[in-house]
Amino acid sequence: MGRRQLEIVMSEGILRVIGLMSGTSMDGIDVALVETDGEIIHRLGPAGFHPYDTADRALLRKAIATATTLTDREARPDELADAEDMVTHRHIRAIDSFLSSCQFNPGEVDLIGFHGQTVLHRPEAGLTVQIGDGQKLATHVGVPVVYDFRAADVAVGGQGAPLVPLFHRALVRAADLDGPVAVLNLGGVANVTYVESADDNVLIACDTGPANALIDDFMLKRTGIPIDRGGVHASQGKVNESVVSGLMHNAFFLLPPPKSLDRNAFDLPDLSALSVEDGAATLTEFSARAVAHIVPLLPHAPRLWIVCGGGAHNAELVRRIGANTGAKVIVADDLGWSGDAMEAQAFAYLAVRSLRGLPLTLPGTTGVAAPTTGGVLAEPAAEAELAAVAP
Ligand SMILES: Nc1ncnc2c1ncn2[C@@H]1O[C@H](COP(=O)(O)OP(=O)(O)OP(=O)(O)O)[C@@H](O)[C@H]1O
Ligand SMILES: CC(=O)N[C@H]1[C@@H]2OC[C@@H](O2)[C@@H](O)[C@@H]1O[C@H](C)C(=O)O
Repeated sequence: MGRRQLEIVMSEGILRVIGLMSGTSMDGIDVALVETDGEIIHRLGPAGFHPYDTADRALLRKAIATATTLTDREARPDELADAEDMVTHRHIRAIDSFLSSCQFNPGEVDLIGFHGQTVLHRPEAGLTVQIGDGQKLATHVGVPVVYDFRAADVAVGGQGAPLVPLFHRALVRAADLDGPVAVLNLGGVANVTYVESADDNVLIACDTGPANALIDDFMLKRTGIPIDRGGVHASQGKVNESVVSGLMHNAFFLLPPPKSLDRNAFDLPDLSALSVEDGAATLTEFSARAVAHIVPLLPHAPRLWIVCGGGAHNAELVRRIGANTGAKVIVADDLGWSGDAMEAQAFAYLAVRSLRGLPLTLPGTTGVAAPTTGGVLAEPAAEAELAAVAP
């Protein structure tokens, strides 16, 4: 990309952006196209998904275990270097196949928002680590890339997560919904955005607890398959109350928002005495109860919960969220949004905000003292530079 083209990208106006998200459930990479100026969502385009294979997931799990020892966010000991390389290459492949399925050339895309894979999130220690090489991605695809979205917020005392709330609010505004509404992402971890009303600025967000992470870990351990598809097992089981109340005793639930979680903040309890169905029902009820626990900590109880993320496909989890909150629950797709693509769309939107120096986080979303921008821009090497390094 030449300097002139980058100037066009940096200028005011609507950009065509690809967002990429590799979430805590480690199932794969969500890809989505958005047209936006970083304020208004002008168009939500096509979306895709590029799964990790079993070996990729095993490598990521090892990398996450290794990352617990990190004190330097740039260090890549042991499996972390291999995992970062794998993550970058899988994203390159995800973009290539997405572009060919949409029949776009890279030259028709202005910008990429690349979240990477979180391997460690300890904001209290000033550490949040997302692996994935933004510079390599930019050079390979030939499009500028914004990456490393969380570090700037953590560096000035924020939680560094969740980052999707400003995108959730833009969606709520575009749909002109009556507040208060809660947009609830059910990934490995659950996070909620509370929008008081479409036309004011009260925005509160936080992680609420595990969504699918413990369910997935339990299902993998007991059945060899890391998912309770549709919540079918949970729907046939009986909740073990003492396990749920034990899990709810975690100090995390006493904290007011904003607050965030590492994927492995909660250990899988010993459920060996329970059937697969009862174990799944118990963990599903725990996730739902954790969501409902946030309600008294919000200014008003949301009148509507809009559920997105993979957990929106788990009917039993959605049903239990309705039962625990006592409110109306709908899935994002009911509003014409894409529950599966929403996080990838959010990182496309945030990439434009980053490029334009707009805040990604607010005191109400991450606890940061003042609205804060973030992200790092990687420009593709100019043709002359590429020629110089060519073999
Ligand atoms: N059909 C389904 N039935 C039940 N659960 C499902 C279904 N499809 C996806 N899930 C769950 O959703 C999870 C993936 O959700 P998603 O892709 O939103 O998470 P993520 O983006 O990786 O995580 P996070 O949002 O925490 O970063 C899977 O781990 C799985 O447990
Ligand atoms: C540190 C990190 O990667 N956190 C993720 C995770 O997955 C869900 C929840 O925990 C949320 O806080 C965040 O992701 C979304 C995309 C966010 O930042 O809004």
